Amino acid sequence: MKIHVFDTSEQLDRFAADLFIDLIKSKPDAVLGLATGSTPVGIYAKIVEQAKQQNISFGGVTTYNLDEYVGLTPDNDQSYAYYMNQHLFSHIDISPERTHLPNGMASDPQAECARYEAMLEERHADIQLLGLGHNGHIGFNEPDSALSAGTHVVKLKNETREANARFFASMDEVPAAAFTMGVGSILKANTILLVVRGAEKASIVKEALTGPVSTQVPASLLQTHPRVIVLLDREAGRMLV
Ligand SMILES: O=P(O)(O)OC[C@H]1O[C@](O)(CO)[C@@H](O)[C@@H]1O
Repeated sequence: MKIHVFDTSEQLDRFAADLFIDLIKSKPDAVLGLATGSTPVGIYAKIVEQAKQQNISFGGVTTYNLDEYVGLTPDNDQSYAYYMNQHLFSHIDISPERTHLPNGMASDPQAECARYEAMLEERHADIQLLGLGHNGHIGFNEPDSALSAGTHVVKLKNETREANARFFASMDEVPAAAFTMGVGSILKANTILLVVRGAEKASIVKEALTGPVSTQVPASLLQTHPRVIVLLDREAGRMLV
């Protein structure tokens, strides 16, 4: 595991964006595992900027997102499909058929999980971007006594709904459930890029990266992966020394 701590968000975003841009330069048909939430916003902005400046084509790139809320349509501005279009897909030359998210409106959730998992089985990500929840979740894999390996529907913990309520008009509007890749699917990526910002995540960063591997801290399972790169701002990394 390589851990980088940055003085500024700009430096972190640039470093992360360069990893993606360099990958696509060397492998134009790269498979990207993508994440949502507030953490990657600046990274996507830098990727867009660099792609424009360096004339990088995403024409051969395929993407799979980690998760999607159950019950939100892609045109709902809180859906992760909307987020991805807003922050990345509409700014690059990727073809919509190559971008994948679970369908939050699927009428048969189990069939949707199986469909998504079958796609992930076919092509593993070259790089999987991850944020970190305050309770140690990755994707929407919430702390539990056991974790699911594959794509599944998860009932969101109150603490996660509260953390994400800032994006919704009220707490009542925060969906109660989400589709998420399982930890097993996440760990199949060739390289994992975990990005964390902010003092309020310093203690969960320490627990996840240096504590015991436990399903109660889903991100701690990243310790078992051979190629994890961790990018932290000073605040998130302050308890690591
Ligand atoms: O970047 P944020 O907004 O703190 O969210 C962190 C994590 O929470 C989620 O958005 C889900 O709650 C994850 O997808 C993300 O990794």
